[in-house]
Amino acid sequence: MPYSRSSAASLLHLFSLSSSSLLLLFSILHHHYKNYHRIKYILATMSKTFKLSEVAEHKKPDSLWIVVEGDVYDVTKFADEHPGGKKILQRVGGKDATAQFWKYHNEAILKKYKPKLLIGSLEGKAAPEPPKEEPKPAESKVAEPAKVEEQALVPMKSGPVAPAPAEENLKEALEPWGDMIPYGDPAWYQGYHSPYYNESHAALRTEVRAWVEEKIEPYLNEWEKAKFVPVEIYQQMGQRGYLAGLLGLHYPVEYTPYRIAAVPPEKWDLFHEFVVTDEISRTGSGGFVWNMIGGYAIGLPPVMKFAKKELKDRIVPGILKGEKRICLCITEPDAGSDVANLTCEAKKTPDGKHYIVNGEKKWITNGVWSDYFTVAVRTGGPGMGGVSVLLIERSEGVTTREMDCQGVHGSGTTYVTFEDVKVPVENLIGKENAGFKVIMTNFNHERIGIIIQCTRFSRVCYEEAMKYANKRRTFGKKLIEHPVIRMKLANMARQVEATHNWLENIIYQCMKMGETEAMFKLGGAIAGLKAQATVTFEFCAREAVQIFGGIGYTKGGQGAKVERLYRDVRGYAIPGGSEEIMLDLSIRQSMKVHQALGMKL
Ligand code: HEM
Repeated sequence: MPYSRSSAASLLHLFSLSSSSLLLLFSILHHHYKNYHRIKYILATMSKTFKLSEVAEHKKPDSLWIVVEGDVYDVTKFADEHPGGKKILQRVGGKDATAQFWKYHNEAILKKYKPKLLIGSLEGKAAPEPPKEEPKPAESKVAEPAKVEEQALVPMKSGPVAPAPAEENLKEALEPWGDMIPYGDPAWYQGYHSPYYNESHAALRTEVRAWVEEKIEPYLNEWEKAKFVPVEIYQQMGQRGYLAGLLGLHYPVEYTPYRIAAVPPEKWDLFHEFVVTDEISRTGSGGFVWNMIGGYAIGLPPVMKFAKKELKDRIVPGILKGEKRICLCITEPDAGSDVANLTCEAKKTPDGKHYIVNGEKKWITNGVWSDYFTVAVRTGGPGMGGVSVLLIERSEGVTTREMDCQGVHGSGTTYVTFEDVKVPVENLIGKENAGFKVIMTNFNHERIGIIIQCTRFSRVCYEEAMKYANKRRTFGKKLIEHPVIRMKLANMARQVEATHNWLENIIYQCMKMGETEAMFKLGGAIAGLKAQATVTFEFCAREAVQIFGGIGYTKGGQGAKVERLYRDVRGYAIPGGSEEIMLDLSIRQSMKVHQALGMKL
């Protein structure tokens, strides 16, 4: 274990602590003995305080300390690797550099480097909270997947997913929470009344945000560059119970021992699902979000709803744990939104026991590391009546190749080929030649996921731009003091809020209607909302980059999120139904629905 001068100093300082503090400290140390930086951090924050005059003695390159927000950092070694240069650090050596720090960095930098560089705090600074323990995944004893009943996954209307909003929630707004930047979070975070949310949603929001801010945000720029996300993060999605909650169904206790710490399964509803997707999207990375749920949240629901019990019992527990991965394969090199014309074929063997699958699928999110592929295939004649859905397991004849895309880096966009792949007939999802219904049922859930992500991404662009506009000065004024900048922010905020409010309405309708009713009645509105969300996203990404200027054009640093999101825009406006198809469908489908409702033109 590395042992530095500063940790030795911290240890010596222990002798001035009371015995109860020591006991507490040692119990923490015992618990975390493997985590050197965490221990160093705890020692520093609990034990060491300095006078500003002491800090002032460390202003030379061989011993360089600075103060940020009342905390003291030893940057002696770090100065050589500081991306902004060592001289700039030396100029503020021995001083309070809080103002300079915030000028060039954001919160994530401090979070990332704090455990490595912090050596204590200034005298008089309120004792900082020790880093939060990660909430432990709540494991229950009820994991008996084999006992599951075929009917266990009920449509939303009759299942426990649609509790009516509790009376008391309508009376009192929830406590304001978050950074309180106007429109920087959904209105219900900021003290607005809402009929949709209660304390369980608030607790979930707090839980997910703490995880994202500690374990994900500080590392995103590195992951983005390497186009990867560590597999442990995906596994945590399983262990923390989030994967199981993202299926548009009731929480499937029968298939997973994991529970979400903040919300008991029987209380789970679609607004909880909204909160999880929304909070992980606050990372401002389509690549990250799709790495987590881009294959899973669209590949698994058809299996849950339409596959045979034996197949589900065999594959679902591993997927919900985050150990196995699944993706959805619909799009082909020649058939995108035009699903009815897909050509990947599945021919039954003469003994009727297998299908032999041949064909190609393109732009398949997560395909490159998937174990299972939910695949639309042609089993019958032309058109939508000849389409079936098969669960294909990675086996001989399945090849995956990662594609190089403009954005959503790290999401594993894949070209998949199936060459004489033998698939047991038991892996048919739904009925033969009735796959179109399976695919269509899935679309609403998929699109709502995209809309949630886009809306938060738009909000992130706005929030980042708002923060930057309040610190960057040009022509003797802060950016926010220039009317042209306020105009940009106002135009972003109004579109984000309009989209978010429509989205909440649609999610509420999904909760109240059964799946079939929702598919028929809401398909048009969801298509229109998807277009609304992606157009808003494109607008906000553009305006945010303009506000950031050069910093939004270069990767990393303060503009990292908006620069990245700008490249992710097309990854949202094209797949899951392009803007053009969505807008057209929104009117055609609504006309059909309203004809049935007795529309008088
Ligand atoms: C705890 C102390 C500090 C740490 C851990 C730190 C870390 C970093 C990191 C990681 C970057 C890369 C850009 C990014 O990803 O945001 C950076 C850039 C930079 N830092 Fe620091 N820094 C510290 C203190 C300071 C201070 C006190 C100043 C100014 C006096 C400063 C000035 C800069 C500048 C000018 C850049 C380049 C910004 C750009 O590319 O636009 N840093 N710093």
